[in-house]
Amino acid sequence: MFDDGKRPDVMADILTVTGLEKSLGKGSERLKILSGIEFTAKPGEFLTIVGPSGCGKTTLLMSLAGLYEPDSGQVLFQGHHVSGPPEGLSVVFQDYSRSLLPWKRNLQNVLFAMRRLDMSKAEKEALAREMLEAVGLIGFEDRYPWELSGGMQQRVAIARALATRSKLLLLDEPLAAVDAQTRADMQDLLLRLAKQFNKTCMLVTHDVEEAVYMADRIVVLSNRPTRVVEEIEVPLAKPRDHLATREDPEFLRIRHEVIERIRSFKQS
Ligand SMILES: Nc1ncnc2c1ncn2[C@@H]1O[C@H](COP(=O)(O)OP(=O)(O)OP(=O)(O)O)[C@@H](O)[C@H]1O
Repeated sequence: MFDDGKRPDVMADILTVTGLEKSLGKGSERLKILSGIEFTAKPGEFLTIVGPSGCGKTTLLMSLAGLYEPDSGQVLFQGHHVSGPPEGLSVVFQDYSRSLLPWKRNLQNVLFAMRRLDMSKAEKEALAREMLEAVGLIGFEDRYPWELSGGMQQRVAIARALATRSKLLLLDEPLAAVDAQTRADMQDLLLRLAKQFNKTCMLVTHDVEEAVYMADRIVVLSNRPTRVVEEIEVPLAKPRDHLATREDPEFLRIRHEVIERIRSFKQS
């Protein structure tokens, strides 16, 4: 029993989205993008978001991050109404070359994102180095982002998101611009880091295989104006493995189901 007689809310949702509507553009160009989006995320869950091209995946992520104000509906993050970028939530974008500050060395890029944390300078630096180590970039702290490969730059961006101690990471196609082998390695890195640091993640991707490989649950969106049409649990064992997982009949079944669902929208 607890003092207030309530059960501990250990599995309370970290994110609750209800009736989210958003239009973009002006006058006759105005388009309805989000149409009554509803879903939740539990702490530590890895969600992937898929849908037809241009359906509104980025618009959804921007709305969750408090970068777009919804026309109606609401986003609750850790029980609080989101009305601007909340603390405890980080976004990793596809375009790492624009998200890192080119005039700052990698360590300084991470520290810059941590500037509002209530920690001493020495503590911040220790945490920044720990996160660069977690993404395999120890030895590159004093290099500039442009001295690194694309995959390495994206790892700096991930280290930065981790170092802010955010509970929720919104990942907007973060691996779309890296080569196939790097992409597979980074998928495993992201899964490992999410578990190690107990992060809740929402990853937008165009790649259905990636969506299945990474997810605990896949959120499938419809054509624009988009809504959630299906949520598919992915009960595949973790840690996942690029050979074994992708050959698992359950993986193939889910992949098939997602592709069919998205294809049905292209034809409608
Ligand atoms: N600022 C804006 N003003 C007007 N329309 C916009 C704006 N931003 C996006 N759109 C339109 O909204 C729709 C959804 O865009 P969004 O980028 O959210 O989709 P997406 O699913 O992420 O796209 P993609 O599959 O290409 O990554 C698109 O038709 C896009 O042209």
